[in-house]
Amino acid sequence: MGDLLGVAVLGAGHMGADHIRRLEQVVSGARVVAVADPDVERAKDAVAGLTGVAVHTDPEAALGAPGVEAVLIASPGPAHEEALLAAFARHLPVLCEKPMVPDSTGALRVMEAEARLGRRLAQIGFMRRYDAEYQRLKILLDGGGLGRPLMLHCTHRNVSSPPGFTSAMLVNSSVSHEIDAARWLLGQELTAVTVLRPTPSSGAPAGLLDPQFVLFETDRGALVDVEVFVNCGFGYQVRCEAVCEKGSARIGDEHTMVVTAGGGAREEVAQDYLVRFAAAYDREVQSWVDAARRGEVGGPSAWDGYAASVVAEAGVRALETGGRTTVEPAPRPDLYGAGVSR
Ligand SMILES: NC(=O)C1=CN([C@@H]2O[C@H](COP(=O)(O)OP(=O)(O)OC[C@H]3O[C@@H](n4cnc5c(N)ncnc54)[C@H](O)[C@@H]3O)[C@@H](O)[C@H]2O)C=CC1
Ligand SMILES: O=C1[C@@H](O)[C@H](O)[C@@H](O)[C@H](O)[C@H]1O
Repeated sequence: MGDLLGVAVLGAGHMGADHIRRLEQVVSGARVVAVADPDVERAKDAVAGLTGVAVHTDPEAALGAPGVEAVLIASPGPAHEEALLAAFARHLPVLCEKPMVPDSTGALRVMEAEARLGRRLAQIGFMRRYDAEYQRLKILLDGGGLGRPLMLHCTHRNVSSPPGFTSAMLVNSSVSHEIDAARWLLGQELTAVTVLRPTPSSGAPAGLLDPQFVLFETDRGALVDVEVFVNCGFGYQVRCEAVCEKGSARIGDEHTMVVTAGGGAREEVAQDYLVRFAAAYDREVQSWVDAARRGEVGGPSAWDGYAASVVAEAGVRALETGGRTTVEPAPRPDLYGAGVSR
């Protein structure tokens, strides 16, 4: 390895371009050496001003470019399985954006492929684990001072959904973050899910079931509810309140700036995840780079990615049927140890 970890970035859209900027300008110890996107103009735009970056339309060609030592996958979810398996075949450490693989059968194939290698190569992009507020909440809950957690009340609002966003994606793309965060915060597995659908907002695209109210049950009797509303129109809000036997704690009440004028006060609300979770993405990518340079992989594992997919898939069935759906995960390979990864 040279002084800097050589990274190939697959997918140069919103997240890919932001991660390229981060790898080049924020994070230490890495440089972008290859990019792949079927939309070659998008790839070129994302690396404008950088030198020595190979631009490809074919992900496999980018993985084989000179100097590639690690892979950051930021293509759409359905493309992740092929990319992960290709990275594993080359024994490259990977940071893969969520969802690891949207369908649980594909996610299982990925997890089993890594387990067959006998060592971890993949970190999954559940960046909330790197958010300062989520970390404080986790420390509080783990410390036990508030007693046993009974419920998590979560809010997940986006200003608007991107083109092509489906009703299932509210669960398997947006709520995949709450699925991972709840497993991680509580150290419990989600075992059943029910999805209620109020009359859709008139602000949602025709046919999109938005908002939804998702209720998870855990293996130790806690409940997790999520209001997911991806066309709320007014801001990006991610909140979580833990209600425990001896108290409660809430995160996500951002106070970015309070403007007082004209006889009233107005609090600014972040408009998207790139703002709200900027520091979390920075920490996530820095810790992935640091680990890769040491020859290690940490953070959310392929098991966590699979667990999120299998829970989300049960959630999509619950959305479609209107009934309570149980989660039936495959056995966990020894590689991933016991319990939810910390
Ligand atoms: N962690 C987080 O908070 C967020 C994660 N994401 C995730 O990041 C990923 C990308 O999302 P966005 O950047 O918003 O999508 P996007 O649509 O803006 O960009 C995706 C890019 O991937 C390219 N692409 C399509 N197939 C490809 C392939 N096989 N190989 C390489 N590139 C390919 C597309 O041409 C496009 O330029 C998704 O998995 C999404 O769920 C997205 C937003 C926030
Ligand atoms: O991952 C993300 C998007 O893919 C998803 O569409 C949004 O709802 C989330 O807030 C964002 O963090």
